[in-house]
Amino acid sequence: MSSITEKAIANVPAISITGLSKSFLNNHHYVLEDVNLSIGKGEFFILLGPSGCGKSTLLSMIAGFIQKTSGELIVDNEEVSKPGRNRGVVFQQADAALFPWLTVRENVEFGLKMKKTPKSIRHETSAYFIELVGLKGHEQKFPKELSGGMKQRVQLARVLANDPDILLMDEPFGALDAMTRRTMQTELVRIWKETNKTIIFVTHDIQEALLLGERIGVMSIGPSSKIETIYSIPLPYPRQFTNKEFNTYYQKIQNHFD
Ligand SMILES: Nc1ncnc2c1ncn2[C@@H]1O[C@H](COP(=O)(O)OP(=O)(O)OP(=O)(O)O)[C@@H](O)[C@H]1O
Repeated sequence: MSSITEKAIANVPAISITGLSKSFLNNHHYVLEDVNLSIGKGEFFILLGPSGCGKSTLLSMIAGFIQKTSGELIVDNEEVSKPGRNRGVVFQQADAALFPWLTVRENVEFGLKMKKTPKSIRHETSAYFIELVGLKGHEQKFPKELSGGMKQRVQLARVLANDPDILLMDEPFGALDAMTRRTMQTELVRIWKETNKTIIFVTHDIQEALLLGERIGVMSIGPSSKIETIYSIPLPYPRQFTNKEFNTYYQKIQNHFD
């Protein structure tokens, strides 16, 4: 077991979900029914499942964007009822998340400015996170001057600058080309190790799940989806998809969807 997993298990859970269900208004069926999950502080957890099974719905409930129908959803010992500073969300479409009229630095500093953080601290913080995500030298550029991968880095730096304990990532690399996606996956593992954040990462890509996650929660096909099986992945980072054990896990997880 990796030291990171040991740390996650030893600690109080960052997120505790018990018997959580969701049905949307005017809908007769449940999208999610009886979801149970506990995520440790500092853990990298993957929510994996086919399109439409309710991954984004579950992530949005943890973010506090949408309300549960029943059950318990606790983050940092408090029932979630609205968004909070302890949770930062990274969306799939960076274009929709970034402000096109602000530079990279201004985008990264946006949350700090809203909190009325003094200018010198804002600059220091944005410089740190811009460097962490590998965008040093691009501070004065506008989103339209950046590639898709660079925009996702800005989005990540902006969320990290607000210093949430938990990063909620909804298929953040889904719109990127294969090579950029691979680079971003490697970078995310590095950033996670440097920042010790708790990460919940949504994907429908088994390979991506295995490259990133300490644990992978496989969701059943909806409606009434739940977390069917949780796999602990004790493989060291950086992970190689040519590795034999990696492929054994791949097959096991693939069997859920055959
Ligand atoms: N606001 C809403 N009102 C009604 N139904 C909704 C709403 N949001 C989501 N749903 C339904 O909930 C189900 C789960 O959707 P969700 O987006 O959570 O799935 P997903 O697993 O994230 O899918 P994908 O991988 O395609 O993004 C779908 O059947 C969807 O139509």
